[in-house]
Amino acid sequence: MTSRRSSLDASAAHAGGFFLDDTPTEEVDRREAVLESLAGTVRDLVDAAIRTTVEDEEVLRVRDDLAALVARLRASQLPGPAGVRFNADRRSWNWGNAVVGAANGIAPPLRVVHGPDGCHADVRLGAAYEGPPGLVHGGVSAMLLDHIMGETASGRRRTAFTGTLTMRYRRGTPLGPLRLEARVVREEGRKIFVDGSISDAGGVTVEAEGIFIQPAGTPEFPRT
Ligand SMILES: CCCCCCCC/C=C\CCCCCCCC(=O)SCCNC(=O)CCNC(=O)[C@H](O)C(C)(C)COP(=O)(O)OP(=O)(O)OC[C@H]1O[C@@H](n2cnc3c(N)ncnc32)[C@H](O)[C@@H]1OP(=O)(O)O
Repeated sequence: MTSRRSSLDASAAHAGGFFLDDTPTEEVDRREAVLESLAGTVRDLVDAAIRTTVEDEEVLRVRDDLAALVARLRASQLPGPAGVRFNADRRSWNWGNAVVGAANGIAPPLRVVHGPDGCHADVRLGAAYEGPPGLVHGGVSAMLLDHIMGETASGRRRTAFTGTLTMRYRRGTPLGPLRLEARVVREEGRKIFVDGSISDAGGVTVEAEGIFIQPAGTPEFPRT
């Protein structure tokens, strides 16, 4: 375990904020599945903590048990955040990402599907994402749209940072099952114009327009 992680660090070559990493895809997949299963339980914990009605003494006992588990994970840690890595197969992994991070119990997580006409994702948001009662927090909606629109602009072949993101909240977005969609509308030089939306069973709840910028001098892979 320790040797695997230190090999990750030793092999990483910094490339414009992204790390080229020679970890084989098979090994990345295996580690990702392990971290993903931990994050799923962490997510369950967050929901349980919000909604628990057990007595105070039991809450405090659970807190102490959790502190012991945190110490076990802290026994060996990266020096900072997880970053974004990719290998020669163009397998990329960003396990700490706030929206899609496989190891991030705070991330819903969004599973973005890339298609010929853009990207979509189906997600179920629970109590941890509440703003107004029973509704998704507006900042969470913006965060999820920012990500899927950025990933659409990136197309898994170039870096694209959010320049401007405009949201129109048409009506409250209920917690529960939702669909996100995004597509590139046009490109002008390094600017990529992207539209996005969130829908529930009754139709669109949030619309967004974004301008994503490919930073000057960053590499671009051919389309696949
Ligand atoms: C190594 C390859 C790897 C490939 C593998 C990929 C794996 C993919 C993995 C994972 C997918 C990632 C998915 C991410 C999704 C989430 C996205 C986010 O949340 S990003 C964080 C929030 N955003 C920031 O923190 C940006 C902060 N701002 C900046 O860094 C700069 O301001 C930046 C890059 C946005 C622009 O800087 P400049 O120096 O390039 O800009 P100038 O050269 O002055 O302008 C170029 C053109 O863009 C316009 N422009 C510049 N800034 C703009 C803005 N803010 N809004 C609109 N237009 C802007 C300008 O007017 C100009 O247009 P004219 O050519 O004149 O027509």
